[in-house]
Amino acid sequence: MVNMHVKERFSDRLYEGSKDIWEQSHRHPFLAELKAGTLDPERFKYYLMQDYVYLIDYAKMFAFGSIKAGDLEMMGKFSALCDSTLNVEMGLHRQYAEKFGVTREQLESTEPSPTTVAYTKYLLDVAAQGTLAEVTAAVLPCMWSYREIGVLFTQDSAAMEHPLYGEWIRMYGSPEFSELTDWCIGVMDRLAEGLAEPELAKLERHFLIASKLEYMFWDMAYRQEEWPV
Ligand SMILES: Cc1ncc(CO)c(N)n1
Repeated sequence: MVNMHVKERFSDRLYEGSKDIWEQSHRHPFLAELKAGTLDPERFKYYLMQDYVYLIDYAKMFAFGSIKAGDLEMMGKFSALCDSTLNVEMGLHRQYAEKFGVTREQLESTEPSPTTVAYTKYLLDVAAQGTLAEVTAAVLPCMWSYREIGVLFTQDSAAMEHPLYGEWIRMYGSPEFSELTDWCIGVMDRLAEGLAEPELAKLERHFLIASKLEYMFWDMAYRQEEWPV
């Protein structure tokens, strides 16, 4: 009986624990309409601008990963993730912004919404106080859930070829993005090896909270959330 659990990867446990939340994200009107190509571009523009400032802090999470890495290989990988966030992922946001007539200055000075603040400051708090395993657990839902969305949506050729949203879908559905995600999942499994249950439960909590914040981020964008006062 005891051995039954030995083979289970920690990442499987994380996935199982957050699957329902991820599925609710997939069904959320923001993503359902994005996939169908019917999403109001104004909602997407709002999302892009919030996501841009989100990604600045998200890139810092990888920089923290680099600082906390135990060896040079891991340090290099985290710094590559930081670089690809700043220069590949945010590069696409800059391209989209141009299409919407939003300048780089406007993009960078986007005022973070309440949900964006909650999400990014949660992440940075984990980075400031937590271990490398905690940093990895907190950023993993971001990459992994986007990979899942990207792969799912690229199976729909109309979605993938959509004039406005196709490029976004193709980036998150790309083999390059998938490879980075798999690397992160592998790191999570390695870092979780040998940890005691309370420590694993803490990692699972970060993963779950980040998954909920991912859902909230889609919802925030759909509502084009503003500060109430
Ligand atoms: C909110 C959010 N989570 C994850 C990703 C994927 O990197 C992103 N661009 N934005």
